[in-house]
Amino acid sequence: MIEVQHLTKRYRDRVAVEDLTFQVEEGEILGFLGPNGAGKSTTMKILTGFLPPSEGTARVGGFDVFEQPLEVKRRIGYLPETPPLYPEMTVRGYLQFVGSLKGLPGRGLKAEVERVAGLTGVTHVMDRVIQNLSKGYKQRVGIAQALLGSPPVLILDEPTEGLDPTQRAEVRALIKSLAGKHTVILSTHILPEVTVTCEKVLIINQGKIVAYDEIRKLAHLHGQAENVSLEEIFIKLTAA
Ligand SMILES: Nc1ncnc2c1ncn2[C@@H]1O[C@H](COP(=O)(O)OP(=O)(O)OP(=O)(O)O)[C@@H](O)[C@H]1O
Repeated sequence: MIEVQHLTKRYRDRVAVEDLTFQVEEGEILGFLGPNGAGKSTTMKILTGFLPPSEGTARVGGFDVFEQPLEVKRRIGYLPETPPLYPEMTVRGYLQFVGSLKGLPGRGLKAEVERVAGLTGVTHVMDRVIQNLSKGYKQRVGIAQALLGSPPVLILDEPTEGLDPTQRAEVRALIKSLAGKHTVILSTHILPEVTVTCEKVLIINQGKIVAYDEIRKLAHLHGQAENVSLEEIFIKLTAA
């Protein structure tokens, strides 16, 4: 569903990501990890058509992200690092607005807004103005807009950032429930979250892939039998 080949992105003379090659199969949730500044957001911005690559290609559902950006955007729900919210709108107004931008038909739009609100637990704040919501609720609204229209691919940049432990567990369960129906790239710094949500991880460090495998195989490779500590593996691989 997502195919990345030899992807490189330079910002002037700074190489943000270098020669990334990976793929995400349909229905898979890929954990996308790396220390601050490793190049995760850059990669996600390229996959969602917000940034052009310097070299290499990326395809989503068979469409090139650079050459056929509209086809790609139609298939992707994206939660950027900072959710794209309009603070002066109500939650309902905002979700209806985003739904209409996504081209959801008027008849189904209301029901679709209610559906994603239910999934993300924002039904009871639908008439509140976004700027008055807590950080966690703003984050939920950000996730809700990504789910509108049930796109086959979801790209989530730190979706549980700012949530309290209960909300985090709820969002984690929600993401897990999307497996099979959606192909997901999940970037997060909360490693136990990845262990329970994803089968496979991609770890990048200084723009380069340092691990790309199933978690249990990585654990085996690093001499862990039970109680996988992704944290230990992450620290080891990103120490350089
Ligand atoms: N617009 C830009 N212009 C110049 N350099 C940039 C730009 N955006 C990102 N970078 C640099 O590219 C590198 C990768 O940044 P990126 O934001 O992709 O990392 P990240 O893995 O998402 O980090 P974090 O976990 O902190 O969000 C960093 O060195 C960053 O400073």
